Amino acid sequence: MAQLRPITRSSKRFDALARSEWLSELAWQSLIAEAELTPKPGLVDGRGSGSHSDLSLELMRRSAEAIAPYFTRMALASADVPMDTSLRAVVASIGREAEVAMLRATSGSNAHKGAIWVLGLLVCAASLSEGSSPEFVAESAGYLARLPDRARPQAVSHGDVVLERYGATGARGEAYVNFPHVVKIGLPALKAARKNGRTERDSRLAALLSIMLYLDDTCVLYRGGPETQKIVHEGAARVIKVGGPGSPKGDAALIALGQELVSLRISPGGSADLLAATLFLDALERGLERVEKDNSLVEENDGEN
Ligand SMILES: CC(C)(COP(=O)(O)OP(=O)(O)OC[C@H]1O[C@@H](n2cnc3c(N)ncnc32)[C@H](O)[C@@H]1O)[C@@H](O)C(=O)NCCC(=O)NCCS
Ligand SMILES: Nc1ncnc2c1ncn2[C@@H]1O[C@H](COP(=O)(O)OP(=O)(O)OP(=O)(O)O)[C@@H](O)[C@H]1O
Repeated sequence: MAQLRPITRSSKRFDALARSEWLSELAWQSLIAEAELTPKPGLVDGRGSGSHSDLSLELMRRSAEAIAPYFTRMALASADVPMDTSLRAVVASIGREAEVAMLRATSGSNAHKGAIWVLGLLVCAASLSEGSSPEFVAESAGYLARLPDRARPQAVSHGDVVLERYGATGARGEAYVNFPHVVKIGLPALKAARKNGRTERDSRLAALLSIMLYLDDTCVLYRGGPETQKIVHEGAARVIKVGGPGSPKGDAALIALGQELVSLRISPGGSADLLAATLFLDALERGLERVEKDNSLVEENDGEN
């Protein structure tokens, strides 16, 4: 009978476990960093619920905590196996379990459905390879996403409705073409803002606005259609044009955009997910032990006290 090998520090299995836990930790911290980032237009942040009546920062935190163990499982399932339809089925099944855990933690609110999909795929891709270049990881994640999902439920999702009505391909489409809004838009904007001496918080807000400027977001389209999507694109363009977050005019335009989106009940949830993915790939590329804090909440509390 084959002997079971214990998991020791020197074994390959230990490496996979340690790496999986690290990847899961980074994914979880990216979700927390995204949720806490303030001020985000229309989204849940340190100030409150934005355009959402069923979400809060506390619920976002609970949701992130509930789904983190599923990222570890996805990473472990992906270590040292071929990227094929069997892996796709295993990962899809863990992803659906994570959605159930999210709904349980939030009493039924969709806090992170898109994020589970995007970060789940990226975590698997990062686990499969030692390489940490964002392009490489995003390409591998795209390959995994394009493999057929045989257990896909028949239920019609918001994404299906928006595809039918407006032809927007949503979260699936973004993954199928290797996450261009993360790799070609979010990450370069994040890095450029840092290079220009912006604070970490303002650099992350700059990345979010750059994504909002270009993304066709099924959260926005489902609630308000193309006219509403135009308001988001033009609003993001305005903030960037007058100097971006961290400049006096950019900050004023950002607050005004937030007020407009909240009054219309618009929330760019897809852009928020892709910002979390941007933070994840950034931390991975830099080999960070953890995603840095950006002081959003400290500053918000200072303002209130
Ligand atoms: C693909 C998913 C998101 C399908 O959901 P749905 O049809 O509702 O997609 P939809 O486009 O509406 O997006 C869902 C969420 O994604 C985010 N989102 C919206 N637009 C975009 C966009 N353009 N790009 C990226 N994310 C977006 C939003 O947060 C939105 O709420 C997913 O739930 C799914 O199929 N999961 C199966 C499990 C699986 O295969 N997992 C594998 C890896 S975890
Ligand atoms: N900070 C955030 N605030 C709000 N939504 C976020 C945030 N971060 C990520 N999201 C994403 O936004 C999505 C939630 O959006 P939304 O509430 O529009 O979806 P829904 O509940 O399915 O639709 P609706 O509320 O229109 O019925 C989640 O899938 C989540 O991943």
